[in-house]
Amino acid sequence: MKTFDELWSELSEKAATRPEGSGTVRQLDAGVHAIGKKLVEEAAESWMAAEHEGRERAAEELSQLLYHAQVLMLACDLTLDDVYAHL
Ligand SMILES: N=c1c2ncn([C@@H]3O[C@H](COP(=O)(O)OP(=O)(O)OP(=O)(O)O)[C@@H](O)[C@H]3O)c2ncn1[C@@H]1O[C@H](COP(=O)(O)O)[C@@H](O)[C@H]1O
Repeated sequence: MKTFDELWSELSEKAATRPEGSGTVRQLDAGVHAIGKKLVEEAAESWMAAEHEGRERAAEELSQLLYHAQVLMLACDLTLDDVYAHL
C-alpha cells in the first residue's frame, strides 16, 4: 500500500531517471493525448464499478484513476502545488 504523496514521489523519480521497463516512462513517451485517453477510460471504469461492481472494484478503479492523473500532471510539467492551488 502507498499514499498519493508516496506514489507522486515514485513517479517523479521514474520520470527523471527513466528506468528500463517502467510503464510510467512508456506512458510519458506516448504523450498527453494517449495519457488523457487512459485517464478518461479509468474515469469511466470507476463510474461503472461504483454503480455496478461494489466498493472493492470501485476502489481499484479509482486507484488507477489517481495514478493516471499523476502521470498526466507529470506529462504537463505540473507539480502537486500547482494543482492544490485550485482546491
Ligand atoms: N499504481 C499504478 C497503476 N495503476 C494503473 N496502472 C497502469 O494502468 C493500467 C490499468 O489499466 P487497465 O486496468 O485498463 O488494464 P489494461 O487495459 O490491461 O492496461 P493497458 O493494456 O492499458 O496497459 C495498468 O496496466 C498499468 O499500466 C498503474 N501502473 C503503475 N502503478 C504504480 O506506479 C509505480 C511505477 O510503475 P512503473 O512505472 O511501471 O514502474 C508502481 O509503484 C506501480 O504500482
